[in-house]
Parts: sequence; structure tokens; C-alpha cells
Amino acid sequence: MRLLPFLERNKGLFWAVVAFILVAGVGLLDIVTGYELAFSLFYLLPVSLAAWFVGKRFGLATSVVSALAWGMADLLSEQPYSHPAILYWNTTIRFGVFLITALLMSSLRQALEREQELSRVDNLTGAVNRRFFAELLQMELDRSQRSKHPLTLAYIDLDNFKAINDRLGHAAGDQLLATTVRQVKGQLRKTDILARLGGDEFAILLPETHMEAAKLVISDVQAHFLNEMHRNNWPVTLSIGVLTCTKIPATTDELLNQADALMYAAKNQGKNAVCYAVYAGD
Ligand SMILES: Nc1nc2c(ncn2[C@@H]2O[C@H](COP(=O)(O)OP(=O)(O)OP(=O)(O)O)[C@@H](O)[C@H]2O)c(=O)[nH]1
Repeated sequence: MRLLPFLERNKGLFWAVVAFILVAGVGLLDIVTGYELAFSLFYLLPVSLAAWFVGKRFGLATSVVSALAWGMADLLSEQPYSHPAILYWNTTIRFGVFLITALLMSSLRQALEREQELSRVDNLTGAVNRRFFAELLQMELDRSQRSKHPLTLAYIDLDNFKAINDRLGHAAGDQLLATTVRQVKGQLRKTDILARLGGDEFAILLPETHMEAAKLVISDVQAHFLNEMHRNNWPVTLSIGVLTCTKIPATTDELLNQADALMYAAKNQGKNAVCYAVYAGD
């Protein structure tokens, strides 16, 4: 099991409490052991946890509390200083170190989140990419297995898309692909997932959806898409294979391959068509 995703399962409140307990624990140890033993490093743990798991603001608050706890430990240890201001100076410097740590941790976290987001979506259209779609599909298959509810997968391929590239240029083709995603997304629920599988191929995952409900969605998708193509004078249609699973296939590939085969059946019917089937196991 990977450690970070495992730790991420806990809520912010949990980490806020952990950070608070750690600061209090380290502060107490610092007081009990006196000024000879250094504990600076251990304050960095709650500061880092707070900034990473809860957020920048809580990281900053933990930095203040940690610097104060350390200052308090110094004060109570009655360590002799050549000037009383030294205690305040040291506390400020420690706060600075904690602050920098908290800011670095929260920036790192934000960069990681941005990176994850970018690795999950297709740059051109903003739809989920193939790799992340496979992960989401697996999660939905598992959920469907538990709930015994059906799910539906639609495999979509644009018809005659190459002609747009050839006639109007690649940029127009790109625009058409982005428009496709916008149009299709507009007809879906928040829980449905639209992915660009590559080139001019897309997939829609409709969780908790049986065939009759899927037919309504697909018919809306098709109607809005064709309307938009007509408006732009783009002679492009959709070939769609729609597979509803009442039993859960062993792998996501099996599901995708069967939906792909249905899409090809629709193409072979002369394009601009939809083929439906139910996956009920072998
Ligand atoms: N503009 C653009 N074109 C792309 C992109 N990715 C793939 N393509 C082109 O999309 C075309 C897809 O090929 P096909 O599916 O065979 O073309 P088609 O005309 O739709 O063929 P049918 O599906 O048989 O109707 C190829 O010409 C690719 O070069 C992209 O990101 N942008």
C-alpha cells in the first residue's frame, strides 16, 4: 500500500488534531528535558503535517504555536541569556523557520495537485484521459459489483473527422474536438464521466444507469452534437456503441473492447448510428 494515499484518507480535522497533539507533546518534552537537549527538528513534523494535510493557513497557525511552545520551554528552563531580548529574537527566528517550512510544504502540495490534475486530463479538450478513465472505470465496476446496480459505457467515434482536418486544417479539427467535449458534457450528469480515449474517440461512463435511461442520454448527446455540427457547417456525425452491464466484466479492457466492437458495428451500418447491447457475462 502506498503511504501518501493511505494517509490522505484521513480528513483535515484529523490532521489538525494530530498536529496539535504533536506540538503539545514536543513542547512538553522540551520543557521536561530542559535547555540542554534540542527538540527543534520535532516541531517541524506537526508544522509540515498541518501545512500538507490541512492547508497553508493552518500550517501558519501551527508555526506560531510551535514557536511559542519552544519559547515557553526556553522561558521555563530558566536558561541564562546575556540579554532578555535574546529569547524574543530566538523565538522570532524559529517562527521564521517554521513559516518557511509551512509555506514550502503547502506550495509543494499545490504543485503536486496541479501535476496530478494535468496527468489526468486531455490538454486539448479537458476531458479525462484514457489512463485515468481506466482507473475510474475500475472504481465504478467495483462499486457496481457491490451495489448490484447496472452501469453503461458508450464508446464514441467521430465520423468523417479526417475530412475536417484535410479541408479546414488541424486547428479547425482541434476546435471540433473541443466543441464535441463541451457539447457532450452539457448533456451529462455530474456523476457521468466523459473521456477522450485518443484521436477522435471518446467514451462516456454512465454509473447506475440501465439501458432505457442510457438511450435517453445518448439520444440527447447525438441530437445536440448534430445540431452543433450543423451550426458550424461541419459534416461530422457520431458512431456509438453502448454497452449496459448487468453483470460485471473481469477487466476494464473487456468492457472497452466490447463497447468498441459495438461502435464498429454502428460504423459498418453506414455511420451516424448507435448499437446497443447488454453485457450479461460469458
Ligand atoms: N485536429 C486533430 N486531429 C487529430 C487529433 N488526433 C488525431 N487526429 C486525426 O483524427 C483522424 C482520425 O482518423 P479516422 O478516425 O480514421 O478519421 P475519420 O475521417 O473520422 O474516419 P471514420 O471514423 O472512418 O469516419 C486522423 O486523421 C488523425 O490525424 C488531434 O488532436 N487534433
